[in-house]
Amino acid sequence: MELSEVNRRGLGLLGCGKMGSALLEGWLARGLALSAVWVTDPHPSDWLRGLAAKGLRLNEGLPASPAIVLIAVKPQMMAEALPTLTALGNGSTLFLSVAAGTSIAHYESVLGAGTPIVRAMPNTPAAVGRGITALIGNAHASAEQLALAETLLSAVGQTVRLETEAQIDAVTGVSGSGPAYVFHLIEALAAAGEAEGLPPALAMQLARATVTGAGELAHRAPDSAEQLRVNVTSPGGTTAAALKVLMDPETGFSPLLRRAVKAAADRGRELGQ
Ligand SMILES: NC(=O)C1=CN([C@@H]2O[C@H](COP(=O)(O)OP(=O)(O)OC[C@H]3O[C@@H](n4cnc5c(N)ncnc54)[C@H](O)[C@@H]3O)[C@@H](O)[C@H]2O)C=CC1
Ligand SMILES: O=C(O)[C@@H]1CCC=N1
Repeated sequence: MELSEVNRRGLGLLGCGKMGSALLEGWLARGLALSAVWVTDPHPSDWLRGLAAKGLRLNEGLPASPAIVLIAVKPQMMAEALPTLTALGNGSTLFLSVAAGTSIAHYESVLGAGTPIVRAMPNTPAAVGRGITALIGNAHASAEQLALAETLLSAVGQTVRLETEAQIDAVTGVSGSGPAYVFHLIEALAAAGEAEGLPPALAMQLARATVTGAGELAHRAPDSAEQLRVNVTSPGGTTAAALKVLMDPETGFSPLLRRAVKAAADRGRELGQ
């Protein structure tokens, strides 16, 4: 199933906030026709209203048998939003969910046991084509439908297929929520620079450029993260002094991130209850 079939049968979008918009933007750039997109969202952004003026259907329901429906509402809205899609269950429409927590079994119980479903976990760097999305399908998602989901998601970055649905909570803790940890790293690094006497704007400029520059280097260089770290670290120098603090086995980055990722994964499991 190719994009042409999506353009012919239509694509539904339930919830078009930060994640839904990032994905839709990537798909439109890859050739998804505006006239093939049907969005349901009670609080559409100005961007979405602008697209509606150019042919996207906004809050007009869904076509009779769309090729795919993206579910991108918050897990807390799911109970209210999902039943509106039941008429399309047990058919040839593929449901692609990016919601944290909501399980395939839950979708099957609401939409019908024979419904093709792909559960995915993207992240917001998708907005600049640099996301990574992990995905897994249920027994009713055909190889073609999985390939379609993968094609769509690869429009906004890398994709990886999971072996079990249980892995998705750990994925959420690492890459789904992960961008927030990196943005917080920028905030914390800037605050530390201020504490060492730098003006706030300069500290923020240095922190932001350092994190994005290091990220780009990690993206482009063939070296491992460990080697890239070693390349910065002169023996007995300044970096070694900082890393002694950050690599402390009790109080350093590793135990802290271990706890943070576990908290995110646990919350994902909790949302799925
Ligand atoms: N923001 C992120 O970094 C990521 C979010 N996700 C998942 O994506 C989903 C959406 O998250 P965001 O885009 O961040 O949230 P958001 O709050 O930006 O977007 C949710 C959208 O759903 C709409 N909505 C609320 N009730 C609705 C209803 N009954 N029917 C249709 N639309 C309704 C809201 O108006 C809003 O535009 C969540 O399930 C989240 O777990 C997954 C990966 C990353
Ligand atoms: O915070 C959340 O629940 C969502 C899922 C991953 C990123 N944002």
